[in-house]
Formats: sequence, C-alpha cells, structure tokens
Amino acid sequence: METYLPSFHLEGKTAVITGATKGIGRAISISYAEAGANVILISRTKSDLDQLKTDLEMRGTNVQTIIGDVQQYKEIIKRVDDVIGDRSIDVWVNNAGMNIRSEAEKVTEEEWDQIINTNMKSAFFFSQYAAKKMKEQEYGKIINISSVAGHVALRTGVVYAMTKAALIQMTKTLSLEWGKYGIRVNAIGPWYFPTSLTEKLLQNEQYVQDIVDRTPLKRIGELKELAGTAVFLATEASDYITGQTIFVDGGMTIYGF
Ligand SMILES: NC(=O)C1=CN([C@@H]2O[C@H](COP(=O)(O)OP(=O)(O)OC[C@H]3O[C@@H](n4cnc5c(N)ncnc54)[C@H](OP(=O)(O)O)[C@@H]3O)[C@@H](O)[C@H]2O)C=CC1
Ligand SMILES: C[C@H](O)[C@@H]1OC(=O)[C@H](O)[C@@H]1O
Repeated sequence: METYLPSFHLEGKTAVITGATKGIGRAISISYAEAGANVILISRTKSDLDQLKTDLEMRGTNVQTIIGDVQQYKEIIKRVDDVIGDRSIDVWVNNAGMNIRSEAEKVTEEEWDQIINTNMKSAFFFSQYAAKKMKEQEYGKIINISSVAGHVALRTGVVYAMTKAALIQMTKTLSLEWGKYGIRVNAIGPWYFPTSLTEKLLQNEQYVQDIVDRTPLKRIGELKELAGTAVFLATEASDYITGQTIFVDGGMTIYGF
C-alpha cells in the first residue's frame, strides 16, 4: 500500500546554523542533530561551540564549528567553504540576530548598522552563498528566523522590526527566484521564547502578563515547539512549501481584539 507519512529525518544531510549555541539556534541545532544531520555551527564564542560540539559528538553527530561574527559574513563564507569541501549544503538556517530596544528617536547610526548587518545583510549574503551550492544539487532549504515583529507592530524597536520584515519579504522574493532550482526558502516568525535575548524582559511579571494577554494559547512558547517547525521546514515533509512564513506565536498574530 502506498505511504503518505513523510520522513522527518535528515540523515546524510548537511545543515548550517548561524547563532547555533544559544536559545533558538541551539534548539534547532540539537533537533537537526537528533534528526540525523551533519551540522556546521556558527557563533562568536569558542567555549560555547566547543561544548555543543562535544555534547553532539557524544550522540554520534558529525559536527564542525566556525567561530565568527555574522557581520563579517565574507570571512564566515570562506570558512564554511573550507569545511564543506565538495559536500552539499542541504539546509541553511539564518538564525543569528540581535536587538537594541530603543525608541525610534534615540536610534544611533551605529545601532542601526549593527542590527541591520547582523539580522539582515548577513542573512542575504549567506543565502546567496548557500543557493550557489544548492543549485549544484537542484535541492535545498533556506530557513530565515524572522519574528512576529516583522509582521505586526511591537514595542521592541523599529530597526529590529524592519530587519524581520525584510527577512519575510526576502523569503518570498528568493523563493520565487530560486524555486526553479529546487531551492525552498521559508521563514519562521516566533513570538516570545525564553532565551538570553529575552531573558531580562521575561523576568518582568507585568511584561509576561502583557504577552500572555495577547496570546490566544495564554502562554509563552517552549523551544521544542519552535524546533519542530524548523525540522518540518528542513525535511521532505515541506517540499511543496516555499516563500512562506510560519508564525510560531501561540496565535498572537491573529489576535485582533
Ligand atoms: N527569543 C525570542 O523570543 C525571539 C527570537 N527571535 C529571533 O530568533 C533568533 C535567535 O534569537 P535567540 O535565540 O532569542 O537569541 P540568543 O541571543 O539567545 O542567541 C543568539 C545566538 O546567536 C549567536 N549570535 C548572536 N550574535 C551573533 C553574531 N553577530 N554573529 C554570530 N553569532 C551571533 C549567539 O552566540 P554568540 O553570542 O556566542 O555569538 C547565540 O548563539 C534571532 O534572529 C531573533 O531575532 C525572534 C522572535 C522572538
Ligand atoms: C518577539 C520579538 O522578536 C522579541 O522582542 C524582543 O525584544 C526580542 O528582541 C525578541 O526578538
């Protein structure tokens, strides 16, 4: 009898994750390793990369690490090219991101540059590089970690929101341009998840209550609930999905009033 249950495995696949050692990136990296992928982990802190590499290798995962700041994306691309050799890149996750939460009138050019370069410029040029590799095999998955902040207005900074909205539109436009090469480009738009990026905010009881009040599921998300979407978008289960942004948000973005 024919089967319709897709494979959620990544055996034999190579996945690159930026911002791989904390929070959402760490959850995605571990879930991909659990799904059988070889992983290439990128972040700025050697000790974190070494620890995660050790932990994943103990589970039998093939791990390579690259220490670097995604703002220096050219350097990182060179290093990825060195470690990847003639292997394919099957999945690339643009996860690394940061925020400087301030009112629009107080934003400095330096803050603008840091947020734009980290969250948006790096994601574009990494996607450009990944696509070159994926075109060779006529298959690939690019996953951009956006935010609900790119879809609805939040109090968490306009420049950050602009970069997250840009990732949503970049996802659509690149999926159009690269669909003929079998490259799927999708995005995930998280609402709040407990990570170091949100740690201080989520220590404020009133702020958490405000979040819950705006969330139909009445709670903050769990990282495994986000990793599940990232695994789905990395595997054949989502092969006919491209250009989409999946909001993993407890229903927040549909909550009008
Ligand atoms: N947490 C949340 O509620 C939400 C998060 N997001 C998005 O999810 C993504 C991950 O966020 P989250 O896990 O919370 O963040 P964290 O700050 O917890 O983790 C960020 C990860 O990225 C790495 N990183 C940060 N800056 C750079 C850089 N310039 N170059 C290379 N690596 C970097 C960090 O390691 P190191 O510092 O060692 O480099 C760390 O591994 C971001 O794009 C964020 O905008 C979106 C919506 C909600
Ligand atoms: C949901 C947002 O992306 C969230 O808001 C913040 O202030 C953090 O920067 C998170 O990214």
